[in-house]
Amino acid sequence: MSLPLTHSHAAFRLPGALPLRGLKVRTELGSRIPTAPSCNSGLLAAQCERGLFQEVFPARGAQEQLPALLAPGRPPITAYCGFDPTADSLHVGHLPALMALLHLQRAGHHVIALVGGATPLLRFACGAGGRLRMGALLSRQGCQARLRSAEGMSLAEFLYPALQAYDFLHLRRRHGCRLQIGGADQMGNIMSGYELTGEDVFGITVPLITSTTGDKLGKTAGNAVWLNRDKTSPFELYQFFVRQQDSIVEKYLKLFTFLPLEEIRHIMEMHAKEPEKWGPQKRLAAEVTKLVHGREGLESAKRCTKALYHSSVEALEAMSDQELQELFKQTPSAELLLEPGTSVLDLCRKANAIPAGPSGYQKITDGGVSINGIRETNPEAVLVVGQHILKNGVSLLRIGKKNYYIIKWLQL
Ligand SMILES: Nc1ncnc2c1ncn2[C@@H]1O[C@H](COP(=O)(O)OP(=O)(O)OP(=O)(O)O)[C@@H](O)[C@H]1O
Ligand SMILES: N[C@@H](Cc1ccc(O)cc1)C(=O)O
Repeated sequence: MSLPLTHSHAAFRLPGALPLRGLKVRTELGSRIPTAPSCNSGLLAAQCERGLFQEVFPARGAQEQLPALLAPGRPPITAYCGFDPTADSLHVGHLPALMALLHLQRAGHHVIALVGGATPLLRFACGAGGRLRMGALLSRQGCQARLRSAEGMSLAEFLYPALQAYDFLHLRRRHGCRLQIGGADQMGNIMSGYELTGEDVFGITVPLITSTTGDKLGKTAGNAVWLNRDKTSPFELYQFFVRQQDSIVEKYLKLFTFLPLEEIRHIMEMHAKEPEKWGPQKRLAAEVTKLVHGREGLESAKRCTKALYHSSVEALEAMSDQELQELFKQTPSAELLLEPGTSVLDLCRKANAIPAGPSGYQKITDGGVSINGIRETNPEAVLVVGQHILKNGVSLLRIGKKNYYIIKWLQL
């Protein structure tokens, strides 16, 4: 077995006409094949058009074999994607790879989502491997060019592609797996798997999702938006997608939803006419939240949005304790004891929502304070259960246009 340390990463944007626009093929260990794939229909072409499949390896796979294997009516193939269990949740950056698996599954193929065991062990348990410098170990044996780089290479780093390649080999032998999916940064590891496994396997990469500052979205950059409800609530996930810029929303609709391209085109046309409605963003947020958290998760996200941003008393009153806790995470909140005679002013002060002294008092008389969506201009007014305090023991306090505070009343 030979696993070269480096691979040629020359990639081509093919001149192929629609629907293969945007597909790149990885050349087989450096040889360039600047011809268009011959397929123009089927799963491969459809996902290229959506922008989900970015690159295919080896080039020959993109041209003939893979389109044929994935053509409708052919026997199912098995595909896999690996995820390192270096966090207790998947995140939004994993969605393109998961969508690729789901598209394959919907087309009748078998898919495997592999939670890497050996690869993270290598990263975390093999501390010595992380510290031993390859320069010291291999200085007399060649590989100097690679090793002369400023940082050198750790043993763990060196071994990682070999373990991932072995996963592919194992899945090929055990489960007949012929296709590995991964983010664009995985092409090198996929190529190693190809070398180890032999000639009848393929790799497809999906685009990397980045933050507005261009960092890869994920654990390493510390900017992950999680798919586990305990870490990122359905409401937060929904809000993440609702806030996406116009420039990216069409791409995300194609990547993160199953909506037909024609429908996406229509949504974008409507958006051009009525941009103030944020139609594509809302649809994107709804589709992704439903996919990740189910219909109930979407309902929860909408309820929280209505309660917080549209001051909906009904939505606030209908919220479960879990939803309230999820909202509390984002919004300043206070748990207060309701004493007889508690006034609007007391409430605002105890919640630290208004400045101390006369200016805080004046904020209320000026009409800058509302409780559960109703403006309160009398600072001395005594709080009334059922009006200022909802059935579920909650008050939503708004100061100015958009500063919200959630009050949970104790011992009601
Ligand atoms: N932001 C992203 N965009 C697209 N694919 C991604 C992104 N983050 C991870 N992936 C892909 O998901 C798969 C599993 O990634 P994995 O969880 O093992 O972590 P990773 O790539 O090291 O990222 P990180 O640890 O920074 O979150 C890989 O194929 C990887 O390329
Ligand atoms: N190398 C992948 C995760 C992975 C692990 C094992 C595999 O077999 C495949 C993929 C990553 O870092 O994102």
